[in-house]
Amino acid sequence: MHEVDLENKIGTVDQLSHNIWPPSSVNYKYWPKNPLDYREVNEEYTRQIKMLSEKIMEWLSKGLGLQGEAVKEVMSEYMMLVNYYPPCPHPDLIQGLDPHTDVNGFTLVLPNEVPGLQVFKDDHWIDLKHIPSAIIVIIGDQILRLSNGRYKNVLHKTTVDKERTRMSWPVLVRPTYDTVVGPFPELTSQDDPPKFKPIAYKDYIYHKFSKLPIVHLDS
Ligand SMILES: O=C(O)CCC(=O)C(=O)O
Ligand SMILES: [Fe+2]
Repeated sequence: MHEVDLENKIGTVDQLSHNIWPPSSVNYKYWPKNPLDYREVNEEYTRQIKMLSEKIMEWLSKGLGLQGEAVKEVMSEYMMLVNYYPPCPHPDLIQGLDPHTDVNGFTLVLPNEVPGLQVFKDDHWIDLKHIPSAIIVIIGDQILRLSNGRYKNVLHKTTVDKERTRMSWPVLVRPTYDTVVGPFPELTSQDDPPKFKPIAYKDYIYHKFSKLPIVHLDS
């Protein structure tokens, strides 16, 4: 007999990912060949999403009292992710993505009409309502670290639907692997010391996914 641990649901999702910006990071080998207009539509989406991201980064920078380019100088790469959550007769046992915070800077999620994204706030999981054409902005680990904790990364997870296929197309805005990310020096002082140790983005990823401790200076 197969025993299922009801506390820990099993996650199920098919994922495809490829870089979309800058052009030097793009390798069309990883892009789907079907549908035929995938590349053209994706390139137009990239142009639009880049404009939106740059606006958001300007607002994030100014919200910290910094010049408008500050965040953009750190987050220069864009990756497209396609999440495919097949229908599942047992959404009580199976979920989509396990609870996580995004490792990158921030993520712009475009979901299809099937709801399923949940965020953790005030000790509760909250269902996000589907709003047609709305893009969901999720703050990830690197914006938390850059802002010295002023912008919070968001714990989130996804559920699956009994009958309908859920899909989402998040774009991950992120530093290059070699970029060292730590709090902006302008945001720290003797009264407000750095909460995070600067670390290359690739090393941060390695530590996070191998579950090694990441040094938080306040712990
Ligand atoms: O499917 C979603 O709505 C969110 C996906 C997500 O959190 C992720 O890909 O990191
Ligand atoms: Fe996520």
